[in-house]
Amino acid sequence: GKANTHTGGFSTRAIHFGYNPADHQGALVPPIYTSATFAFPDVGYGGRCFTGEENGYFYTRIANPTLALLEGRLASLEQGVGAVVFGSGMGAITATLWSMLEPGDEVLADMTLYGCTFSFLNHGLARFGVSVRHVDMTNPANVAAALGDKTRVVYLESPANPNMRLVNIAAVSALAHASGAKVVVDNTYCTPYLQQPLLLGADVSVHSMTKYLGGHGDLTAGAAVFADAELAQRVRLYGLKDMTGAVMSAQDAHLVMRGLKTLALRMDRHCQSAQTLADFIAAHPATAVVHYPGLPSFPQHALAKQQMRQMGGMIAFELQGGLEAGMCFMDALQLVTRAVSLGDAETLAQHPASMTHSVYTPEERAAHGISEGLVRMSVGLEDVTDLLDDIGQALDLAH
Ligand SMILES: CSC/C=C(/NCc1c(COP(=O)(O)O)cnc(C)c1O)C(=O)O
Repeated sequence: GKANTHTGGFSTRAIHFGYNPADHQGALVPPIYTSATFAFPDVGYGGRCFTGEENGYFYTRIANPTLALLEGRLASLEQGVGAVVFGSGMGAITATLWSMLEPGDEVLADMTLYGCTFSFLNHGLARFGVSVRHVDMTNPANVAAALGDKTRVVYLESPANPNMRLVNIAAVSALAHASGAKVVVDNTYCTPYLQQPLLLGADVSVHSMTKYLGGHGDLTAGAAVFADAELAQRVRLYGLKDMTGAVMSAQDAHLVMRGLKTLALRMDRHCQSAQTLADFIAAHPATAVVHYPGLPSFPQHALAKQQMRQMGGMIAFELQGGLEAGMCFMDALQLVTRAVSLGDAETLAQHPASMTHSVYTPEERAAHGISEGLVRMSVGLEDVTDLLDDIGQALDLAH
């Protein structure tokens, strides 16, 4: 029989977990089940699927065989007990938080978050009686001081989009649990290859799979991976089924599973090139500061080495000439693509203040550590010498 592909290494499980060709006419690549609905052998069985007495498939918005295989692989890679996939990262985040919060609850959020997540918390949930407090979680003492009896969820990204700040996930999780709160970590920037939040104490690890997990910029999708099976089921049957309907397509699940097969290879290359580019940009006279966990100058470099297996593919930096120089730099790029999103094969550069984080007011950006001149770069898989040439000529022009 097939080797037990539930106990192999990261890439073995990313490629093989939960699937045996012998069960599918020998098909090496798992079939894509596009069916929205599933036939019942008899009415009684159908009714028992709806009550959960039978775990057969009955409607793709609740569960689907292709989605279930991807969910099993993600749970294995993140070392969780279960996962739910969605049509976008915001679908994963909103379905999870809608399922965990009631009016009167409080969310304790880190100081810097992706723009739409910030907006969902402050302009979305807040309209439904959930209070949101932001604290600078780079110092766990701030979290201890802010936790209260209404704090239901502690929410963070590490590294944070876009300024790369880290949070000590183990320390914050211990404080949150001592106070009766649950911890949700957005692990999009790292992927489970670099960081496994559930092993550090978090209760949920959420992802935009649009990014590194799909890895080719050709889909939008999301995932939530859980340490607790009951919470996973609640997010599926309430957050996904009733509150958001943010269901993922089987075709996109197939593409994400194809991406997972090379995730380790791609992250190794993203990280290697990002370190080379961060070193180069930091040494250039046009540069004021580079935020990259792999630089010894990075304030949380020690925590990065402790918490992340490698330093990631994302860089943020500011030029001596501020916003004007940043715009000049980005407009001078010829190989690097001016575009939002991240984790693609193509290297991408964008301006958070006017793009991904434009939903923050200028005052909010200042308060939340997002400077107007910040440039964010997602380092891709091109030959690094070509990237150095392009970035070098653009920095020279911006100087
Ligand atoms: C319109 S800006 C483009 C999207 C960007 N980010 C997305 C994102 C999401 C949300 O994931 P989707 O719903 O799959 O986009 C969740 N969590 C994190 C850390 C993210 O970076 C971006 O370019 O920073």
